[in-house]
Amino acid sequence: MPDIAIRTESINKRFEQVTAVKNINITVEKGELFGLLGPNGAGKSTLIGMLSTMLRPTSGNAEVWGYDIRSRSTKVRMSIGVVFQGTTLDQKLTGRENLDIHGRLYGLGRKERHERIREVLELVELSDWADEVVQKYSGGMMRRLEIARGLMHHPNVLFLDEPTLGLDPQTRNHIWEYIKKLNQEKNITMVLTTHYMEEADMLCNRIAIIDHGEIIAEGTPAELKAKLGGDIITLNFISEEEATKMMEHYKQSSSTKKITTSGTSIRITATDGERTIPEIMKISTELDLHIESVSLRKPTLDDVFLHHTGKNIRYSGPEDRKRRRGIRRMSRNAR
Ligand SMILES: Nc1ncnc2c1ncn2[C@@H]1O[C@H](COP(=O)(O)OP(=O)(O)OP(=O)(O)O)[C@@H](O)[C@H]1O
Repeated sequence: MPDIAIRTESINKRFEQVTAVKNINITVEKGELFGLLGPNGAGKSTLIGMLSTMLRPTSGNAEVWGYDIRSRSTKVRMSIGVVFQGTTLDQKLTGRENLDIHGRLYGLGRKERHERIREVLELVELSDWADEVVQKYSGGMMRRLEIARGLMHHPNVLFLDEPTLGLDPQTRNHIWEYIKKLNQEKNITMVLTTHYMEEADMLCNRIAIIDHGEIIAEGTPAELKAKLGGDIITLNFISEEEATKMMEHYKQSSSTKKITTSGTSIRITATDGERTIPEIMKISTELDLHIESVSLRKPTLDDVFLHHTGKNIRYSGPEDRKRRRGIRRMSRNAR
């Protein structure tokens, strides 16, 4: 058994005009729940496509479960499970039949398939729905069935591409529970892509933030947030003039240099937010400035993204468009 689940070496993917993945080096330890967090079009699916051997790298290479993705692709495929962004279930078949086909494709014998279908359905709590056609399932149930299918052949590594895309918050929480359970209780190494920062924060032991095909930060969510240097205070003034005045004054009087303005608001990063607010109030009274509102919060991964890129993680278009693009694009470009 390898010590490392995944190791990439300057892996690169170019599509005609676009370099989707630029010389990425990442290492995923065995048993980790590793997240690739980034906005739409950042290169997450392309990276997963290469690691799951559906796309050939333009340059560079990677090993998955100790196997070279270029020369040992069959071994890689036997070691991994993939849950794609868009659904690839056969809607007209039952849950059990969908799982059975997958088991056959992976060469599982009849008895083994039967046993494994029972196990994976139990794991995602769909045993009672096994013999219903998939078109009767809710979105969350389909996702759970897809996760079960990805696990049919006992993979060591499971790739989940945007596992909760388009699901409502309650269903999303449910899926998070299954993902955590599989990682912790079954010790399956997982790599998930997401553009939901709460998802990366809640689930992942470690994350790599990706933008324009490059890793811009990597670490545990706590480490990444701690690097920002403290709490985030946002002040709103009645005018831009007052906000600028406060910023200039505060910069001179305080050792905190992490202060930015945007229109009538100011953002201050301070190691001890609770103590900084009275300090700010005192300055505003002395300068006769009018603060409309103050908020204090702990940094989020969005702040980390903002810090490194100067922009927020946002959707580039309707989520439905992403879903439709899903697997079709992957298979079109395979090899
Ligand atoms: N088959 C393709 N042909 C041309 N360009 C592509 C192709 N696949 C992806 N791209 C481009 O590569 C870049 C990375 O896309 P990718 O799908 O990997 O990003 P992503 O982070 O997974 O975002 P999303 O979740 O929206 O798919 C984008 O600019 C995208 O338009």
